Amino acid sequence: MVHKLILVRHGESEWNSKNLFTGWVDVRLSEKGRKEAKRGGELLKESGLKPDVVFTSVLSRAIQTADIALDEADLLYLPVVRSWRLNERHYGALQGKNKAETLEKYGPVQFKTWRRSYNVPPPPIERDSKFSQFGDDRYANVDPDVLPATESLELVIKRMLPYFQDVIAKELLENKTVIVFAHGNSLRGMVKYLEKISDDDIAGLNIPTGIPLVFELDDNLKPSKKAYYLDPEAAAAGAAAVAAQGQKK
Ligand SMILES: O=C(O)[C@@H](CO)OP(=O)(O)O
Repeated sequence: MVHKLILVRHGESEWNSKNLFTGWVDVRLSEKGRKEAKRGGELLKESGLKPDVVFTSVLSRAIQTADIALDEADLLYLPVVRSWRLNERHYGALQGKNKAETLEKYGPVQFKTWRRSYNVPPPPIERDSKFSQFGDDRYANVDPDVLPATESLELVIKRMLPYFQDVIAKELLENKTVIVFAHGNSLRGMVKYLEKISDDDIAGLNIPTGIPLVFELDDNLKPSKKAYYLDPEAAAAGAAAVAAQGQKK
């Protein structure tokens, strides 16, 4: 039996376009991001894939992307489940900071360490920072002890993976095709797990915005073939643009 899992990173957000570290700050899609989400929906429709259930994070940019893409694909009727465990990586004190200025101020080694090392989190955000999510109602039902003030990719995987294994995997094993709308780093964590990418090599993986990535998994939820993007050329260009983000003004 082949179990299908489709991963979609949200379209460009207003802060992606301003080149700011975003993390848990709840910014909306840019105009370009809305177009990317629509294109993602078109690709989904053309592919003939038929998702049965939708997962999103609790951040608006992923929810908006799901709504626009599913509308385009005539799939608005699907059941949707949302979890903070699919959120973007919490970027700690870097949230709200410009990526190019951060690169200039701290140099390429520190910048890359914060952005793409496996286990080095940025400094934690202050509770009273205007970019902190402390007190945000959407997390009211989450144990405050598990809510992060910063995260490395390793910590993202620690909070995302139990959800994948307990909730998403269950749907896949019931032979449902699952589509997940989430974020650059929460999806990097999922791909790392599924493809068994090493802690070092994951630094080189960047996920483009809005282009569905399809996994075909066996009964042990191991990939039975290489995962593929529904528009490989656009995906390669998009991933290169994410990798270069520090350089852009
Ligand atoms: O700012 C962020 O939250 C993420 C995703 O946009 O950025 P990066 O690719 O630098 O990890």
